[in-house]
Amino acid sequence: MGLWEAFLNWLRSLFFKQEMALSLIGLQNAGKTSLVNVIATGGYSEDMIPTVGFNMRKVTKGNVTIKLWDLGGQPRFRSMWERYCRAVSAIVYVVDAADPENLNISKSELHDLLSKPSLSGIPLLVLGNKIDKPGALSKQALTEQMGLKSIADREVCCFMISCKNSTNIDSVIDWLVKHSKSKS
Ligand SMILES: Nc1nc2c(ncn2[C@@H]2O[C@H](COP(=O)(O)OP(=O)(O)OP(=O)(O)O)[C@@H](O)[C@H]2O)c(=O)[nH]1
Ligand SMILES: [Mg+2]
Repeated sequence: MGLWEAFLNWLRSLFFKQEMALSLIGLQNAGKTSLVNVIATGGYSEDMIPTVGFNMRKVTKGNVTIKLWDLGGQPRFRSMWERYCRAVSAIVYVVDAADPENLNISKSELHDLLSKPSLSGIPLLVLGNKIDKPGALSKQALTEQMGLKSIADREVCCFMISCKNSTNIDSVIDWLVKHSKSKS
């Protein structure tokens, strides 16, 4: 990069800072905290502690500062999901694509959440995680089994990812950055 171009980029970054907040939702063990780690540092660990309540982490990607609310997925924490989704630019719903037994619960929790009037219109990104595992669902199967086609009141996007192998994490970050808002 030339000096002039670097200077222009720096100038741009001063004037076009973007920021966004988003909530990471999904059943326990889906890989929400793993996704935060992989977005923030690229690190991955098998050895994870279930999230108790929630954690907040700020990550900067280019000009965009992303505030991530990482919520606990165990049943006792699900009633607070809605509260943490109210003011966000996007809801990211993580599904374990290699765990067909919990897919129905995951589907009903998602549709329950989206039925809340306070969350109407907030864009939704559904991530089928753990595609490194044998038997993981295809995107088409996940879309069908999660009933994503029936969601008509908001923008919905779906990617298949692996936090373990960093598969498709770039696409996730691109999508997030595109949905950020200019700081006012
Ligand atoms: N094979 C594989 N395992 C993964 C992947 N992502 C996460 N895991 C594993 O899944 C387990 C749960 O991951 P977490 O990130 O703690 O899940 P969580 O959704 O934050 O769970 P709660 O905090 O309880 O809601 C951990 O053992 C991770 O190592 C992946 O892409 N592939
Ligand atoms: Mg967690």
